[in-house]
Amino acid sequence: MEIQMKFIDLENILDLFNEKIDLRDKKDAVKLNSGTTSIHFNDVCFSYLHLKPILNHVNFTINAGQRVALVGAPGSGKTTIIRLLLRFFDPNSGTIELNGSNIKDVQQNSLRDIIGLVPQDCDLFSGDVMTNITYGMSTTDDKVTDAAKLVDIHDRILDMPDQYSTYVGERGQMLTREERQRLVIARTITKDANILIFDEPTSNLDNIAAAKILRSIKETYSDKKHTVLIATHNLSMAVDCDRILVLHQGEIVESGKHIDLIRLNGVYTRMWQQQPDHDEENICMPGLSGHSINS
Ligand SMILES: Nc1ncnc2c1ncn2[C@@H]1O[C@H](COP(=O)(O)OP(=O)(O)OP(=O)(O)O)[C@@H](O)[C@H]1O
Repeated sequence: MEIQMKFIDLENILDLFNEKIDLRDKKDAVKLNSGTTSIHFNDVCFSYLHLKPILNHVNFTINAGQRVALVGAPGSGKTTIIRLLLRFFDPNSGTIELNGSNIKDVQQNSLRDIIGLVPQDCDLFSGDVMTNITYGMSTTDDKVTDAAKLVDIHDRILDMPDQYSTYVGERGQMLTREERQRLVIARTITKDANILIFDEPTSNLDNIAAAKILRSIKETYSDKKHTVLIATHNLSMAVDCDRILVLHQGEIVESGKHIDLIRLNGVYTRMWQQQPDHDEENICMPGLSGHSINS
């Protein structure tokens, strides 16, 4: 059954991220084409309100279809990189390109159409479960239930008083943080965007639930058609990504696969050693070749 398209204006969506947009499209802004998409940060510097620098000459390329982790301590600038990518703010200098197009030259609606985001604070809006997953998208019941099953919330929804029509309360307050997070991940999976961004995707889940959801995300996006960026300080999510970017005080200081970064014995290794329950076997993975920041 086709679900009716519902209009939810952009301001509301941005309110959910506690952000306000004041950037306007250029008159001749072009529509960004959908399709597998590469991401390129070219010498990006940024500070909020021109106060202390937050990002310093950030350079990286994520090839179309790659699954990349952006790791760093709290406050290192991971969420800021995501905000710039969604063009909530413009860099002070440098450029951000998707498939070679500077995002300042593209229509912001088309930019946000090709990006699916799971933000850190998974607030819902006042409405029912179904509307919170479909979020204005034209989709099918099957796609919604498939996504709900992937994130292990389908059975819980069926136990709710009105199942998928259950009212979730103001900002989803009638559900637990964990349930809200699962619904937002289900929404992102349903959107099936070209670029998937997860900002601390499992912060409200216990370790077992987090590992299960992560496995589902990895299986869903192993097709190389989606470009996936996972921002996290939980390195267990980064271990088997195609590449890991290590952000330290606003700079990308290391880049490569887990085993290469462990061999570097630098910032990443120190982060790994500080992880409470990391899996030692991952350190002993067979040799993998080195990767430069732009590989
Ligand atoms: N809207 C804002 N205005 C001013 N400073 C901000 C704003 N948002 C973030 N910052 C500052 O920018 C720096 C980077 O924050 P950011 O949220 O990007 O880091 P992060 O690596 O995502 O951290 P966390 O994992 O805690 O979310 C921090 O010093 C933070 O205090």
